[in-house]
Amino acid sequence: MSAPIYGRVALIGLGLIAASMAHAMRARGLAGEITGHAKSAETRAAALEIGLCDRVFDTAADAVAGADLVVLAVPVGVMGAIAAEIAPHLKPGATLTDVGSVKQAVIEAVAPHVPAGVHFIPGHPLAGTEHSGPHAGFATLFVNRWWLLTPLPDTPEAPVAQLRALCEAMGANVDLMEPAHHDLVLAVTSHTPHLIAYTMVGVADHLRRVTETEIVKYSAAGFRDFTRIAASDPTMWRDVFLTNKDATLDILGRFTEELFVLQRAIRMGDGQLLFDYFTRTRAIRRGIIEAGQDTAAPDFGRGAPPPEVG
Ligand SMILES: NC(=O)c1ccc[n+]([C@@H]2O[C@H](COP(=O)([O-])OP(=O)(O)OC[C@H]3O[C@@H](n4cnc5c(N)ncnc54)[C@H](O)[C@@H]3O)[C@@H](O)[C@H]2O)c1
Ligand SMILES: O=C(O)C(=O)C[C@]1(C(=O)O)C=C[C@@H](O)C=C1
Repeated sequence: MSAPIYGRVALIGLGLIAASMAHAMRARGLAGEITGHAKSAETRAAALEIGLCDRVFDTAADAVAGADLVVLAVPVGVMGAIAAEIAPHLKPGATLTDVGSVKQAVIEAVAPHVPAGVHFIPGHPLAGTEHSGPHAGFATLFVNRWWLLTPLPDTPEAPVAQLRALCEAMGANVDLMEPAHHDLVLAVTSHTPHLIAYTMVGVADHLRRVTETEIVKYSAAGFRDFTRIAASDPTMWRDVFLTNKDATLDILGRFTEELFVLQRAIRMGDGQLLFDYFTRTRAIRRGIIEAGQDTAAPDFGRGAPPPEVG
């Protein structure tokens, strides 16, 4: 057990990410007390039953009162409204962070409501699964995964160091990044890949009407991986695409151009182009593994039990 890094932590939204934080903080004694709020009474009851929170509240305003750290763990599209609601109730000197998958839009929506004396430090753990809700969380979700913080220019160093310490104590590796750069990088590494998976499963769904059950019966590993990603939460991903619009459209444009290159090579029988292309992409994958960056923990989302926290 470590010494608590924050006295009271308030989790707003009690789904996959907040539940995983609660498990990780409890397993390592990182918070003196955890309070919480989610919009549905069922989720609030589940959070108490599983032991995510010591106390849950019907309103976000009540949940944040007296908290040293407030974590917004709700879909990106509702962060601004919640920030407006909790702002008058935040304790002076408290840190407010979020775990949203997009950073610029969250900063635009939240920062105007943050009172002077409260430190707003946006963040994003690069860890997740296709599951959602309070039962989906597990304590090791963040182990060996990146947690990006995108502090605003005038944020003092001490609260950033304290938040970094919490993320690291939950097992994550922390980096600081400019919000715009974050959104572009994530458009390449997470957002556009999700859109492609959603699209591929949509294509198969159309075909299924022709081939009946064959697509399910003979679905190969590649397609199954797409279906896992395409099972991700619709609200979360709707908000990601609506709020990281420019970067996603930019990467999607580049993707389409590449796709046309490959499409033409197939049509023209240009095997050399295909071979060279796939050789390059294989080298990228191998480079990632050699650099020790393949921390995808792929089985967590497929029913395998997550490992115990030490
Ligand atoms: N799932 C992932 O893989 C992943 C990874 C990293 C970051 N994120 C980000 O973390 C955030 C939460 O995602 P999650 O996967 O935990 O989602 P989730 O669907 O599991 O949980 C969301 C929670 O927010 C609550 N909520 C929704 N609207 C609300 C409102 N208006 N007021 C109060 N509570 C509300 C829901 O009841 C639920 O408890 C999102 O911003 C998402 O972009 C998700
Ligand atoms: O593994 C998964 O299911 C995920 O999609 C997790 C993932 C990702 O793209 O890596 C999804 C969204 C996040 O904001 C961070 C992590």
